[in-house]
Amino acid sequence: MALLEIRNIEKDFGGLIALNNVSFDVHEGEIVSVIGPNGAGKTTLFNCLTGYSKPDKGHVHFSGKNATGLTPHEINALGMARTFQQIRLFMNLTIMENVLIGMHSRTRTGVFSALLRPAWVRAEEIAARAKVVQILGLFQERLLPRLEQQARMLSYANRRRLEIARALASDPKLMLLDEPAAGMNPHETQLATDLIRQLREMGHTILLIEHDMRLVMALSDRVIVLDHGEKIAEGSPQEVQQNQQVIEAYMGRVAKHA
Ligand SMILES: Nc1ncnc2c1ncn2[C@@H]1O[C@H](COP(=O)(O)OP(=O)(O)OP(=O)(O)O)[C@@H](O)[C@H]1O
Repeated sequence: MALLEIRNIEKDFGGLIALNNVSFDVHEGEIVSVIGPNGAGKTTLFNCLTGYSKPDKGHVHFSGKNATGLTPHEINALGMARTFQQIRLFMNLTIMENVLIGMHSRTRTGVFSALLRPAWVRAEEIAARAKVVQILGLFQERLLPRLEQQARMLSYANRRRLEIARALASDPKLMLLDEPAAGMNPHETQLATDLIRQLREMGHTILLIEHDMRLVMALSDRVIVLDHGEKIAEGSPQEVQQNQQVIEAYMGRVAKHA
């Protein structure tokens, strides 16, 4: 059985069909990319999978359970964690606090007690803080020396890294990364590519949305292509790259904007 099964998902925004009968699977250990021109429905799909939007029709099964229409918190507790295209960090909290918040679905400590730190949460907090340090170790010296800095002090690329660190804190079975290389230069994109490969080696399954084709081609086991809310292709990076419908979807969009 696949880790994630998406069946016939539909989402309509007042007559605009953002997703139309989309189905595919993600298997444990895979890196699957969702690509498509602007407005194709990629983020709407992520929102439907993670509880930020409810599909009008269709089903999502995750880890053997029906995950359709659950809240973001319930879905996170099942083992799915995501990052956002528009970065959503607590800018006035420190790096440590941002990652601790990502961990709260896995600890007995609530968000407020994690921040207020009464005596009874200390033992759990010491373990949690050690785990934050371990997670941030994945990013070499980019985040670890800045543990007590506010997130707003970070560079754009480091904010994206911190979002991934926060998602990792809940020990997810599946990570959904929404444009992990957006706004990054080629060197930073290469680092992001290496990091995602490392996450897979650590046992995480990854579903990502990305416009940067170097990253998609370098990492993906399978690529799903959306256009106008419909899945128009699915296959290996090479298969998708040569698919005539995919080429036309991208070229058509370029021609319209030319
Ligand atoms: N909350 C909403 N209300 C109305 N329309 C929406 C809403 N969210 C998305 N849409 C529309 O649904 C369609 C799909 O949008 P979506 O953001 O999912 O595309 P995308 O593939 O992620 O695009 P991009 O690559 O530009 O991020 C677009 O036409 C968009 O304008």
